[in-house]
Amino acid sequence: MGGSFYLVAWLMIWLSMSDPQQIFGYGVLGSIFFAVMLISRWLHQLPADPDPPALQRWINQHWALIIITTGIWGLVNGLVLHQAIFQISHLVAIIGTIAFSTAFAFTFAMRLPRCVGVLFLLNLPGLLALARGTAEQQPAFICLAIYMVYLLLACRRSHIDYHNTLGNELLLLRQRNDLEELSRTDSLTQLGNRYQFNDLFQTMVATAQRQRSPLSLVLLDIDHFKRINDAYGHVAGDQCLQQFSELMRQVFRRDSDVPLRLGGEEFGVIMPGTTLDQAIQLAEQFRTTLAATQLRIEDQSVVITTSLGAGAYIPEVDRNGDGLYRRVDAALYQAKHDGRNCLRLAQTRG
Ligand SMILES: Nc1nc2c(ncn2[C@@H]2O[C@H](COP(=O)(O)OP(=O)(O)OP(=O)(O)O)[C@@H](O)[C@H]2O)c(=O)[nH]1
Repeated sequence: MGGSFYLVAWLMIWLSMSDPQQIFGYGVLGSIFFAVMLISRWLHQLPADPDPPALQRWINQHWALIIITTGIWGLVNGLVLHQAIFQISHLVAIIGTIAFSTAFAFTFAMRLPRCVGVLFLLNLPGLLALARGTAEQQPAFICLAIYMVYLLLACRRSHIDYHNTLGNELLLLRQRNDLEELSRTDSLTQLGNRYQFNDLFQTMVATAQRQRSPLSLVLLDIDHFKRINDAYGHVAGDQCLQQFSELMRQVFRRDSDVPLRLGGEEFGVIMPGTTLDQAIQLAEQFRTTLAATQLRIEDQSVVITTSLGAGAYIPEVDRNGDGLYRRVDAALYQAKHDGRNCLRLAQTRG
């Protein structure tokens, strides 16, 4: 919309002259110029899916249109105030320039250098013309110069307020993201927690179903963990959980693998893009590595084992993630039942 006022203001200057015919050619030329600028701004639409460089290019091009329009308006204003034949149009030119400058200062203050530049483009030629003009023009020059200073100060104030507000908003957003991250992370092991699992698992299963790609789930439960707590104390138990988690990170180390602590001594790994065979191989590798590892707890070496259940998503069997989770959980239960320190596979019937 902004561009249309330049065209209207120019038409008013031209047509309110005592004899518009006198500058017919310039009148038409000016009208065409401001009309072209107006149409260019209308047609210059935001890119549909703007990536940051494309958006920056669009902003620069749009500013170029604005700077050309305001620069030419500044020259028109200077010319009108300088030439006696435009005497009747002086007021229109001055009011137009004040209106454009005010709108600019309060709309674009977030880009201070560009905004100040445009204010000078709009006002400087007119101020020079008034300063060099007749004695009757001097009060107008002083008023406009004072108003220009006021606009520059207001622009700076708005710029500071804008960036302070933006800074506060960003801080709040960062704090919210940190809190969100904290609420999804288990503080002891730094693995994702049950909340994270609930959030991710259903989405990952839905994606696997849509893309017809494999997805496996392994559930793990440390064997006789209560005995560790009873024998070495709760702090030692915590260290044990931390070392267990570290080993999980080392074995299930694909970027897409999501190791999680689901609660107590129960863990899980969601493995998108992983077939059941690959999941079994990794789960077995984890089980044997753990059983062969001496954990250092309270200056003592401790060996622990884990029971595991594994399964892959089968669309015909599992209606959604819950179906797969139930099957794998039953397999884990079976592993405990079969004497622990072993891996059992989920039944392929629901
Ligand atoms: N140190 C520590 N212990 C925990 C934590 N969360 C759960 N536990 C303990 O884990 C133990 C789990 O015991 P059970 O559920 O009987 O299981 P288990 O002894 O591992 O036996 P199975 O699972 O049947 O092999 C309990 O003693 C809990 O107190 C934790 O964050 N830190």
